[in-house]
Order: sequence, then structure tokens, then C-alpha cells
Amino acid sequence: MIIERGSSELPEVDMFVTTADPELEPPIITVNTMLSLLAAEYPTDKLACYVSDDSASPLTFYSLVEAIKFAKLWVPFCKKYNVSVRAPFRYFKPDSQPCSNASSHDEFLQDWMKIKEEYGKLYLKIEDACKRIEPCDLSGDYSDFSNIDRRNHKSIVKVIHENKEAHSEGVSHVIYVAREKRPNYLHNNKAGAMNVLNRVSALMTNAPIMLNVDCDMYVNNPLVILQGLCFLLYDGGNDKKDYAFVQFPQNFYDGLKDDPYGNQMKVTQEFLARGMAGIQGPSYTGTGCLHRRKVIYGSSPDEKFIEGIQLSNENLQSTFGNSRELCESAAKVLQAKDLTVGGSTSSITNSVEAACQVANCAYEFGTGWGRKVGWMYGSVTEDTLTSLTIHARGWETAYCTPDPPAFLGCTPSNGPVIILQWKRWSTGLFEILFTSKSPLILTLARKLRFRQCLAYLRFLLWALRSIFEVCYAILPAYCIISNSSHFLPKINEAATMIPISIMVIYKLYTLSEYIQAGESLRAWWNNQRMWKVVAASSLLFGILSVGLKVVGLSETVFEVTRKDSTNGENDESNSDKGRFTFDESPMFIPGTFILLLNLTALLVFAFRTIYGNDANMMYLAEIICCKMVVIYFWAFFKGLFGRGNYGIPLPTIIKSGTLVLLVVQFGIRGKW
Ligand SMILES: O=c1ccn([C@@H]2O[C@H](COP(=O)(O)OP(=O)(O)O[C@H]3O[C@H](CO)[C@@H](O)[C@H](O)[C@H]3O)[C@@H](O)[C@H]2O)c(=O)[nH]1
Ligand SMILES: [Mn+2]
Repeated sequence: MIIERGSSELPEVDMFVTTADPELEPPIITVNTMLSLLAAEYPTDKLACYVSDDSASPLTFYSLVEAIKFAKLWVPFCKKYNVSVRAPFRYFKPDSQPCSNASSHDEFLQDWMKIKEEYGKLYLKIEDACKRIEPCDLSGDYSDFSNIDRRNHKSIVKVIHENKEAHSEGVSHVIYVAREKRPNYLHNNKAGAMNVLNRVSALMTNAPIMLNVDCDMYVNNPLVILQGLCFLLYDGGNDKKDYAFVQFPQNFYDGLKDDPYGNQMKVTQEFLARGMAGIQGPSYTGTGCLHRRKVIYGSSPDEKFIEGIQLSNENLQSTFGNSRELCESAAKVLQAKDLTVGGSTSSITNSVEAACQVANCAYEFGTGWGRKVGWMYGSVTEDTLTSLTIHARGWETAYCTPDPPAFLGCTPSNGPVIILQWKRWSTGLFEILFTSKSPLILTLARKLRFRQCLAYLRFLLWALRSIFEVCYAILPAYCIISNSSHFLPKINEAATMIPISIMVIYKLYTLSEYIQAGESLRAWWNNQRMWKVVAASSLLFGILSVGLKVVGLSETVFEVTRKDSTNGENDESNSDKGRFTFDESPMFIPGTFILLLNLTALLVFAFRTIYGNDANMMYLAEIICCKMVVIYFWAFFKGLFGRGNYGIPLPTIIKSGTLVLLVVQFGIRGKW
């Protein structure tokens, strides 16, 4: 294997997993992510896995503890037989067959059966625990969790497993972290959790490289750490670049055919991330990324000091906080010339107390965490904000796309969840423009390259798109209803060619992107449709929530995406897979309104044609537009008649209908 060659020279890697809610993120998913990380092809004594649990849930803790017992069988098994998929829930899918190219096939079969059985037991244990109010007896090791209030509790740091013998065949260290939460402290969502992991790991293993994955992304390519490191281990060879981080694409498992929800992001990643890779490098997408600790600590490509501050004790303290141990470890990292630093000085259990201290709410107060060092605060898309500040210091970053894909995650296939996820993204990206880390400022005042700035703006401005989309969806219908004005040139005027050609060119261009990325025509169409739906819901509400934040009325919030632990197997009915679902969220009102308004316009037009009115052909362009809007919002049209989750709730229809009546009333004042 590759790693046998000079494995002693490989740097240590700290792996971070974040989870926030055992209901939205079933523990079995987090467990699988952790198991796949522990089984990655890398000397296990050089790895440490830190799991942050923002819900301080005994259930998550219990599941991890149980999973470690299984890991002691799973990790050696994967390495012995060079297993290709190292997340057990994927490897042992219900219809899976043992397959290996091991020469001793019988032995393999025996092992396979045994491990499969053990995983089955683990699965049942966790499933049972999920059903109980208390997953287990909350005494002993679990006493910290008894009567715990997830919004108000002290820090809990527990070493679930310590690789004491420090041999490369054992199971790596696993540390559980639930940072302190108090109602009167902002916890800064995922960025806050990442910074706590950052500090806790600094005290325990202090590896120069950090691998960060969300709880819903498992390692799909066991060689991923090695592959990523190729970009970070500068060996004086031809590639003289020092990359700040290595980002792997976000790919998803069990994606529905032709991407009916338009959220597999293949084309966006293929063009945007790869395109950016040709400028200053891809942006960090929050998961599947190998970071250099030094860069996260604020260093620039050409200096050994953080952001112009010399490494004095005072400066270290004002940046990293008043933990002496942390400042010392940070100094080590910042001064190191290569990636050999790290190394836990003592047993990691000795650092638990100090770790609890740096996981406290008040620790960051008055320090540089979230502002100068660590994951940046101020946006619910902390990933993009952090990535911007790294690029602004002049760093380049690398995009690594191994085959098979490095990580696979789950992406929602449920209307309301997707709409909510998009709302968070559009809010988070848009709010960045109102901070001091807006790309325009960073380009003028710092080292963000101009074209990189444009690439960032390309998605930071997503939310604004909603205003235009919604106006364009309303105007043609309004013109028809009011029967007076025209929003488009009349069909017999030469000027009509302008909007028509813009539209055709745009559609052909996007279609060509899908074809180049190997996507189907259907996927292209589905994505076009979803863009309209997302624009009239998530993006619009994104602007609203940023507006409320800017005027100081409310903070933006990170609403965690619900994950489905069933692999989509028991979805309501297979034939309806990919059919859009709804709930009572007000985010569905604009879309329903747009659809009803356009239907009304078409009816009004039909009515006028039948009851003989003059010159109706004048509105041909508008009629075509209305029909297109109805086609784009076909999911909503079906929703008008659907049942259960597939139907738009009646209150939403009534509210939207009332809005339509208002518009009609306004439009026809005295015109008929
Ligand atoms: O207060 C919080 C909120 C979230 N998370 C974790 O953050 C991760 C991402 O959350 P998820 O709900 O899965 O969001 P996604 O929309 O799937 O995440 C995408 O978008 C986020 C930014 O909005 C990035 O942070 C993610 O890495 C990226 O995958 C998960 O592991 C969560 O457990 C926390 O630890 N604490
Ligand atoms: Mn996710």
C-alpha cells in the first residue's frame, strides 16, 4: 500500500464531525460517518476523531460509545480486505453480497458474516435506544447527561476511545465534545462548534491538518486523506504552490434520477468550483475539506506571523484566549515550517479539564475567534465567509476530485426541507455582502483577486435573483388582467427579438453546461423548474431575513437540514419519488400566488376572447409568458390538487388566492 512508504513522515490529521440534533440527524448516520473516517486508509495513530454534539444528547453519546466497540472489528476488517466502501450502512445494504478479491475467500466470507451480524446488532441497539426516552441508564459515565437541557448546560468533553498503545493498527482516538450552552450567549451555530473542536483538538493532538466533515457525509474513497495530502505536502517539486486547503466536491448517495429537486448541484460544482479552481481556488463548502491548522490560525502565505501580529504572549492571548496551553500549542503551529508539528505531548485524557475550559461560552469573549482566527462568525454560511477570508489573505486553494468520489452525503428529497436549506444558503450568502468581509471590500483592501471576487459574487448575489424572477412572473399576468399596459414589446414589433433571443441564448447556454457535465436533458429541465420555485420561496425569504437582520430586528438562524436515515427506501410510495411535497410554511405562498395569478390571467384572457373583445392578439407575448410560468410552477399546480404532503395546504391557497384577488382588483379598476 501507498502508506507503507515512509508512513512516519505523514502528518497527523485531526478529523472533525459536527452533529446538532439527534432527531433531525439520526445517530446512526453520525456513527457511520465516524466509522468511515476511522477506517480511512491512513496510519491510525496519526488520526484523531472529534465529534461535536450541539444537542448534548445522551443518545448520540451512547451511540458513539457503542460504535467504538464495533469499530475495533470494523477497522481491521476494512484494512485487511481493502474494503472499498467503509461506511457499514452502505457496505451492508440489505441486498449486499460479500465480494472481495481476497485470495482466502473462505476466511473472508466468515469474517464478512460475522461483521455483518455485529453491525446488525449495533444498528438494533441504536434503534432501540432512539425509541426510549432515556437511551440508557444515565449514571456513571453518563451522569453528565442526566436532566440535561440542551440549551443550558456546561461543557462536556469525553474521551470515548484512546489509542493508548499508539500503534498504527488500533482504532484512533475518539473524543466527544458538547460545548457549553447558555441562553444569554450566542453560540454561532456550526462555526461556533467548529471553533470549539479546533481548540479542544489543539490541546489534545494539535495535528497540523484538519479534516472536516458534516455528520451526514461518509468517506467513500478510503484513500481520500492521502489524495488530499498530495496537495498539501509541499516537497519542493514542480508544483510550488502552497495550498491553504483542499476541497473535495460534495456528492450525494441515492440521488434520485434526473435530479427532480435540482439539489444535486452537479453542474454548479462542475462549473463554479472548477472554474474558481482556475483562479484562486474553490471556496470551502463546509464539509469534505482538508485544512491547514496554520491557515485557520490566521497565517498568510508569505508570513510567519498571524495577520501582522508578532508572536508575543500578549498577542497570542488576545487572539487565542487565555488558556496558556492553547496559546503554546498555537505558537507551535504558527512557527512550524512544515507539517511535522502536532503530537500530543501527554495522554489525551490529561487534557480533558483544559479542554472543557476552552469549550466554555465565555472563552471567546474579547478574543480573535470568529473574527481573525478559526471559522468566521457573521453568516449562516460560515463556510463561504471563512473561505473568503482565507482567499483574502492571498492563499490559493485546491480542488481534488478523485474517482471514486471522496465523500458521499445525503441531500434532502422533500420539498419543505429543500426550501428551508436554500433559504439558509441564500440568507447566509447574501448577508456576507453586509459585513466587512464583502468580496468587494476584500478585493480593494486585501488580496482577493478581482476575478475570484466576481466568482464569489456569482453566488453571494443569488438571493437578489428572486426579485427579478418574481417580477417577471407577475408582470405578464398583470398586463393581461389590467388589459391596458404592455410589459413586452408587441409580437409584431422587431424589438420582441431582444427578450426572445436573450432567453433562447440563456437556455441554450445552460443546456450546454448540462450536456458537458454528462447530465440528462430532463435533469436540465428539472433544475430550471426548481430554480423558479426556489427563487419564489427561499431566495425571496432570504432577502427578507437579511433585511430584518440589517435593520436590527432579528438574527439569522441556522436551521439544520433533516436527514433521512432510511436511505430513502420507505419513501411514501416509490412511484411518487421526486414528486414535490409541501407544508404550511409561508415560503410556499409566493409560488402559489404566482401560479394562481397566471392561471387567472389565462382565464381572463379566454373569457375576453370568447365574449368578443378587440385586438386580443396584442397580448400574444404575455400569453406565452403566462403559460411558461404555469409550466415552471407545474409542481405547484399538481399541489393544488394533491393530497397529504403532496397538496398545498388550504390556508396557503386561501392566502395566495386573497392576494390574487387584490391584484385583480387593483388591475381592473375601471378598465372593464
Ligand atoms: O448549530 C449548528 C448547526 C449545524 N451544525 C452542523 O452543521 C452541519 C451542516 O448542517 P446541515 O443541516 O447538514 O446543512 P447543509 O445545508 O446540508 O450544509 C451545507 O451548508 C452549510 C452552510 O449553510 C455548511 O456548513 C455545510 O457544510 C454544507 O454541507 C451538520 O453536520 C450539523 O450537525 C452544528 O454543528 N451546529
Ligand atoms: Mn448536510
